[in-house]
Amino acid sequence: MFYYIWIQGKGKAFCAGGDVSTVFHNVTEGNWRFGAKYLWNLYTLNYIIATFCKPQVSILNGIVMGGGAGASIHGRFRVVTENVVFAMPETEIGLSPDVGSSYFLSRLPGFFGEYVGLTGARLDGAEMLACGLATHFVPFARLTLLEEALNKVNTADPAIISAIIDEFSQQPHLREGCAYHRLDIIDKCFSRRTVEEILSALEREAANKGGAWISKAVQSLKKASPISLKISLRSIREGRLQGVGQCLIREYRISCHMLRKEVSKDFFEGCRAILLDKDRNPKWEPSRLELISDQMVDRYFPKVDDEEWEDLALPVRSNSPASAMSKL
Ligand SMILES: CC(C)(COP(=O)(O)OP(=O)(O)OC[C@H]1O[C@@H](n2cnc3c(N)ncnc32)[C@H](O)[C@@H]1OP(=O)(O)O)[C@@H](O)C(=O)NCCC(=O)NCCSC(=O)/C=C/c1ccc(O)cc1
Repeated sequence: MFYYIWIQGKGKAFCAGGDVSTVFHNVTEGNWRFGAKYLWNLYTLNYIIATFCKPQVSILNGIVMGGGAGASIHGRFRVVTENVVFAMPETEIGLSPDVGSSYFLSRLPGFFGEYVGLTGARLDGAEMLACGLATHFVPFARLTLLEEALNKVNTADPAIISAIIDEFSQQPHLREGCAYHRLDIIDKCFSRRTVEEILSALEREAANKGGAWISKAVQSLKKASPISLKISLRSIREGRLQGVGQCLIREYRISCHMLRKEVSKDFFEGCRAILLDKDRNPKWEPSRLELISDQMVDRYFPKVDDEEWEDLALPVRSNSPASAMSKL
C-alpha cells in the first residue's frame, strides 16, 4: 500500500484540458446534460484531490492546461520540470477558468491570478515556482531517482516528502522579460474593477514602452470571448473570499449556464474555431465588452432553473487533517 499519491502524465501532454470536442458534439446534438454530468464528476474529483488526506505529488512535465491543472495543482506537492507549459486557456474558447482555479488563481501573489486566468498566458516552470503554482522544480532527468527515493520511504508525512523532493530540486532561472518580473505592472492593471479598465490600463503600459508580455496580454484579451472575460474576472474575484468547495460550486453553475447557451453560445464558437475547424477566428456574440451589461453577467451565477438539474453536491470531508486542506 502507498501512503502518498504520485500523479504523472504519459506523452507530451499531462492533460490539455477535458475532451472538449466530444462535449461539443454531444451538446450540439441537444444533449447539454452530457457535458454537465462530465463536469459534475470532474469537479467532484478536483474537490477530492484538494481535500485528500494522503499527500499527492503531481509531476508537471509537459502541456498542462485546464483539466490537467485541476488534476495536479490541488495536490500538496507540484513538481515542475523544464518541459512544463502551463495555462488556463478557457477564455480563448469561450469558457471560464474552472476545475477549482478560481480558488488557486485567486491565491497567487497580488493580481497575478487575474492575469493568468484572463489572458491564458503560458507559464514555464520557473514562473510557476515563483508565483506558487509549483512547490518544486526538479530537472526531468532526475524524476526517476526522485520516484525511487519516495517509494523507498513510502510515507504520508508531508515534511519527509518535502525534504526528499528538496534533495532533487533546483532553483531555476526566471526568464528575462517574463511577466512575473513586473508584478508591479500586473497589480496596477489587473486590480482594476472591470475588464474594460484592465484593458485600457494595459494599453497605456504598452504605449509606455512596456515589455513584449504586455502587448501579448493585450492581444490575448482582445482575442478572447468578451463575455467569458467578464464572467471569469467576477468568478476569480469571488473566489478570493471562498473555500475550494464553494469555488467549484460557483464554477459548476457557470459552466452549466454556458452549456445551455442561455446568454451566449461562445463556448461552442470557441471550440469550433480553436479545436475543430481551427480557423482561429471565432465570431463572438456579444462581440464587444461594451455590449455586455452587468445583468447579462449576473445570469451565469445563480443555480440553473431546470427541474432535472442538480447543483454540485460535494462529499463531506470532515476526517481530513488540517494539512490536507487549502494547499495554496
Ligand atoms: C497546446 C495544445 C494542447 C497542443 O498544441 P500542439 O502540440 O500544436 O498540438 P495540436 O494543437 O495540433 O493538438 C493535437 C490534437 O489534440 C487536439 N486537442 C488539443 N486540445 C484538446 C482538447 N482540450 N480537447 C480535445 N482535443 C484537443 C487538437 O484538436 C489536435 O487534434 P487533431 O488535429 O485531430 O490531432 C493545443 O492543442 C491547445 O492549445 N489546445 C487547447 C487547450 C485547451 O484550450 N484546452 C481546453 C481547456 S478548457 C477544458 O478543458 C474544458 C473542458 C470541458 C469539459 C466538459 C464540459 O462540459 C465543458 C468543458
